Amino acid sequence: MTQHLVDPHAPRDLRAFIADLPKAELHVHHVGSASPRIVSELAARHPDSKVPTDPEALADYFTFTDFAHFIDVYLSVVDLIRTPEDVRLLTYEVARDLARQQVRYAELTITPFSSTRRGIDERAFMDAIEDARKAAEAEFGTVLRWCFDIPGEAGLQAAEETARLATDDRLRPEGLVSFGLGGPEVGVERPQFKPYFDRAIAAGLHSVPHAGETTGPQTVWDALTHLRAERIGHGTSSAQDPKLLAHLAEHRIALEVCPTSNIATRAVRTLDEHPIKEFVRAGVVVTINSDDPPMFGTDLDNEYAVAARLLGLDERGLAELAKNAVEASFLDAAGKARIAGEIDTYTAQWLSR
Ligand SMILES: Nc1ncnc2c1ncn2[C@@H]1O[C@H](CCC(=O)c2cccc(C(=O)O)c2)[C@@H](O)[C@H]1O
Ligand SMILES: [Zn+2]
Repeated sequence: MTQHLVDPHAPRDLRAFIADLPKAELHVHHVGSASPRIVSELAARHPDSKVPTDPEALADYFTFTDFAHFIDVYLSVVDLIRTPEDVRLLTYEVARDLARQQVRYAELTITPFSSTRRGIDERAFMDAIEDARKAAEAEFGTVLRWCFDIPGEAGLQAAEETARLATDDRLRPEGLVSFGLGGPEVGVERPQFKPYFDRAIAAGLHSVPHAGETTGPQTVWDALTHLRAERIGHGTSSAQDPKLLAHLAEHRIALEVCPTSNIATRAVRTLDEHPIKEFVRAGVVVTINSDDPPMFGTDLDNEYAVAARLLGLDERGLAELAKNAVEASFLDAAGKARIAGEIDTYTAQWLSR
């Protein structure tokens, strides 16, 4: 594997601070969060799969030559999820991993189209994620919310199906807060998805498409103009357009930055070339996220350690980053105040040791 789970450059003390810092995770994919243990368990349930079960072989399997290769591998893991019980297990175990990292609140991106087109009953799918969400909140104290995303490359039929599942009152799960768009961006123009985002927004959902991960700043403008994005998944190429940076800063449209992901999918060449510093310098609200952590050999704690190094942050700076995510989340005001308060209390206690 090309990545280190713990940023070797982060001072030990800072890593200890991060480990217990209460956090919010805003950009993490459901299937992309399957740990090697969950993948092994699912692969053992479905032995015809090409996904290796041995952790060493899995690390190799999760080394990507480019973004298209990443999506191929991602879809082979999607193929492991075949029954409502697989969906429930995955969701519950992902919540356990988040809770272990002191994640108090997470918006998990789920692609229901990928499951329903593979034959999982839509009602059973919704029941499985909701059942896991409630169990996780009761047992781990981590609050989960859903973002249903369109896999853009699968076309407008996928968009239609995703919009239907997200807006039909008989199906729409209680935990759903937002509507997204993922997958490759090249040749998948954002404006064609406007009618589906319009329907989702009219049904009370927030708009959080991926944009500017593997294409230029025009994709981010398109996401803002046509899809009425309230946050942007990645937005990496925004750094190439000073007017766009100024717009994001002025309107407090947060970027969901996932540094290690961008290296693993080869969207950015090296961490030192990552534009996160330019975002902060331009006054853009930056949140730190993990995207598909086991596939990228990372976790949210490690992403905070990477951000601390790239931005030169101490504990106070890290606490501010964590609070950015709380503020940019779709939690209600009381929920935001509770987690922000926890972050402040924890940081003050840490600094007065
Ligand atoms: N870094 C990422 N950047 C972007 N997206 C990411 C990232 N990580 C994970 N995803 C996920 O990958 C899915 C892609 C799925 C997809 O393209 C596809 C195409 C054709 C058919 C099918 C199918 O299921 O039959 C699926 C997205 O919906 C998104 O949730
Ligand atoms: Zn993503």
